[in-house]
Amino acid sequence: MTAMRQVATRPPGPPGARPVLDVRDLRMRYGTNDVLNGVTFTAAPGEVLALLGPNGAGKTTTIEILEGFRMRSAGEVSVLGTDPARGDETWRSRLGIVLQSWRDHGKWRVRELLAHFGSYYAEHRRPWHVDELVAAVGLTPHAHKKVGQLSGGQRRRLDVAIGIVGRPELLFLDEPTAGFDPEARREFHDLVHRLADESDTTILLTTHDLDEAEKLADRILILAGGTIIANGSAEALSREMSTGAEVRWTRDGQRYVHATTGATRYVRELFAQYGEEIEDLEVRRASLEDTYMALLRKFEGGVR
Ligand SMILES: Nc1ncnc2c1ncn2[C@@H]1O[C@H](COP(=O)(O)OP(=O)(O)OP(=O)(O)O)[C@@H](O)[C@H]1O
Repeated sequence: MTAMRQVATRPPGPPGARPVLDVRDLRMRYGTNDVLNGVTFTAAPGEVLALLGPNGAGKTTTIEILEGFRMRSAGEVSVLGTDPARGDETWRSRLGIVLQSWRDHGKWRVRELLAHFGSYYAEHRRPWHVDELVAAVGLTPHAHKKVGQLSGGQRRRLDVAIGIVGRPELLFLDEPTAGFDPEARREFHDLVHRLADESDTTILLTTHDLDEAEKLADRILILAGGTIIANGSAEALSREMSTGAEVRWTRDGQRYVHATTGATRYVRELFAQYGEEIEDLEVRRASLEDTYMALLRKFEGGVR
């Protein structure tokens, strides 16, 4: 049997709550290249969304439009109730953004840099206490090091700290754990859960790590061919694609594998037929990676 895992299922905010993100028919064209051809989705307060898709699908473009860094070609976009093309400083102070661009501050010390960024928010928000923030991202032993002396993974933790220093209501994370070791990755996942559960932060992240998306996201969005081709929890998408499960067992010293969408019934029948001859039984549910590949194959089959 597969190990039990607590599935992230946060209710999508109180009924009637205004969505934090409301994107309708978003279009983006670079020159003659139509990258986004009508992207539509919403996010409720406290939801964690993972935006997935192949290289060049338009994930970063979408996020940059929502952050107000890039002007869209067409469509309606509301971020915390405001059109990002018209967002002011107060609106910006409610967003947290994790980019990979803080490497220019090599001479600053970690604690100093975070205290400095925190001071930007002091007027509009209640920023994190700098030592609590340093501890939350696991940088306490490095608080007095220069940014230029940090390892790649430690710098990425600093990027995350800078993104959340103003206690944002909405946090954008573009490939947040690229370069993290497994321990740093797990600590980061705990931090994301804490931000969503305790502070009701809405989070939109992009990642190519499907295991990470499955662990973190309440909802998966898959962007391909300029539109959202799938939108739902990992479980719902797996059900929709009938990616099902794999049953493995041994009988008479021989190993067997059977793919099925009705694993429970199949196992019952297996025991009814062979009883105690069955050994080493395992049921492996389809992973998000299996579902993702099936969805992309189906989409590519349809557009050819
Ligand atoms: N400033 C730009 N000018 C012209 N084309 C661009 C620009 N930025 C991105 N593109 C193109 O838009 C498409 C989408 O790029 P984008 O970076 O949004 O994709 P992505 O899904 O984030 O990709 P990846 O997974 O590789 O990071 C690509 O074909 C890219 O070449």
